Amino acid sequence: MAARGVFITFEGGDGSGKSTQIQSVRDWFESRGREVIVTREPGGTELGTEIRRLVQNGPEDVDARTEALLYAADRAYHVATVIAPALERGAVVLGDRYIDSSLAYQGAARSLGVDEIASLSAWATRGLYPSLTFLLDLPPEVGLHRHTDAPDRMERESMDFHERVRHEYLRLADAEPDRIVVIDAVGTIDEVFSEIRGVLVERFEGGSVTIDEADDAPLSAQEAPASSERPASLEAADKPREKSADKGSSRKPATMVGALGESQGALWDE
Ligand SMILES: Nc1ncnc2c1ncn2[C@@H]1O[C@H](COP(=O)(O)OP(=O)(O)OP(=O)(O)O)[C@@H](O)[C@H]1O
Ligand SMILES: Cc1cn([C@H]2C[C@H](O)[C@@H](COP(=O)(O)O)O2)c(=O)[nH]c1=O
Repeated sequence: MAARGVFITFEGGDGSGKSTQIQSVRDWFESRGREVIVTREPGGTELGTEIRRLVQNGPEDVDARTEALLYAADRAYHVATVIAPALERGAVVLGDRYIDSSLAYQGAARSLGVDEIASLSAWATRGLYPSLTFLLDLPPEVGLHRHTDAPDRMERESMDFHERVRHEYLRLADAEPDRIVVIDAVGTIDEVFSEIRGVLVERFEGGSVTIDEADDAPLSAQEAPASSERPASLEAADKPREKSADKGSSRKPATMVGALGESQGALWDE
């Protein structure tokens, strides 16, 4: 039986608690004997660390298209050298940001076009999509106030920019409810993890995928829906959402087979 990995990403505005929650999710999988890789974008590789420095604190005159291409280059190399090899060995890959960040920040907030950025990202990743994405949702002013260090180029953008990011994230979640689970990130760290844990238990401990079925499945990659097929329910940001744990069992269980191995630490120093 070929080893199969699981690719899970964490998305949300700046300071929404992604890195904090990833540590608990890592512990959850490791305590179940899985090899876990925690990685991030930009900066999950040495090359990516250079790109991260350039996009976050490089020249102020980097234009939106250049910025989008830098994130895409980081992602292409990251997939080829870190994510795909880890999935092939059966690891659980926890990604702090991925394609949805480019759709929300460059596609929507920078007005480059979500469809254009989706095509660029699909090309850069050869169509590798996560099977599950946690969207940590909270008002941008809350996330930005959580940071104590000096704001980077993106964090210095206007509140309107960050509202557009949030709006697009919620629109994406509305369009792909099976993959993107919206988590209310306003509560305490424990409250937020409790909501995430509920989804993990439902997907990975209560799922009904058998090893044989999972073996036929693609490598945790999902076909990207054509963005023109996405419902444009732009009221998403304004309407109350149901709690992810209450969404019922219509979601497809993700695959949970693969090699058990040693855990690895984060790929960067903070
Ligand atoms: N639920 C929470 N309530 C209050 N503070 C939190 C919560 N979650 C995280 N924090 C704190 O907020 C700050 C930002 O958290 P974290 O780095 O996890 O967010 P992030 O989404 O990864 O941020 P960024 O996108 O900017 O990297 C940290 O100081 C963290 O301790
Ligand atoms: C992957 C990706 C990231 N960004 C932005 C979003 C954030 O402001 C920074 C990353 O900082 P973090 O502390 O690691 O969250 O980069 C983006 O605009 N587009 C992307 O594709």
